Amino acid sequence: MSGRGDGGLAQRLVAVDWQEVSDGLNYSGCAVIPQLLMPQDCQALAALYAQPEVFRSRIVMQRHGFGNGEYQYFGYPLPDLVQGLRTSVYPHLAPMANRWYEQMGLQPRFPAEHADFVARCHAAGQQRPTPLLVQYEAGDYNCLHQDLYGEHVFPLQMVVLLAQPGQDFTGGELVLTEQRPRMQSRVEVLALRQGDAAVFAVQQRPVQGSRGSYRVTMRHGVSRIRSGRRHTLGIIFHDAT
Ligand SMILES: O=C(O)CCC(=O)C(=O)O
Ligand SMILES: [Fe+2]
Repeated sequence: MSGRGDGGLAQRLVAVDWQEVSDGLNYSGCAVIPQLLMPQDCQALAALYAQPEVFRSRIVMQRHGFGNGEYQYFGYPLPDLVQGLRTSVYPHLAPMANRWYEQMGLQPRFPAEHADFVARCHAAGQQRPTPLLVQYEAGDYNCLHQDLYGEHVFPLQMVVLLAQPGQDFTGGELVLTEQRPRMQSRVEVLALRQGDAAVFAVQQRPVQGSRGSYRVTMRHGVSRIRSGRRHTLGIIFHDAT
């Protein structure tokens, strides 16, 4: 993971079809980037979970009613690959975020580079890093939620599945719900493979209706892990208070 720098990642990012990601986000509020990380990167990242010095805090989900399982927030400086992913994916998502905000009539506009957006978060007191590693064991789950950590919100986030479904764990699907005004909710289940990244709306997204656009509210969670152990990397682009 570290020896190679992020050369491999840079190459894989060039191969991503960002138009397809944008189309998926506009159509359903989520998109999958297949095989963003190699299996060895996934394993190396999952192995970091056992190194507490890499993290700033550990959350046991059942203590907060968030579900069952645990996660740790990385501390600054982030591991190379996590920092690399956060800064190199952001510039592709910022134009999509800006289009959404324009359609929703919301004010903030997102700068082209992640460093400038993070500087905005830090100036507002959101200074703690939010990228995280999640670890679930059999029986664990993650309740539907939104990852909001203060006034500044980047409206898209990413999850990378580090474990191999069927091999390392069964069950444990990433689930997204979309709450539409005066309508019943819609769900999307993302069957990720190891190394796949899911990009999805943090909180709200615009939907084009016959009479202009309206906002829907999104939440995400993880269904119960039936067996084994599941690790994911979460990349949230805003920092926390
Ligand atoms: O484990 C997952 O698939 C989702 C974790 C999560 O909620 C997040 O990264 O924000
Ligand atoms: Fe989350």
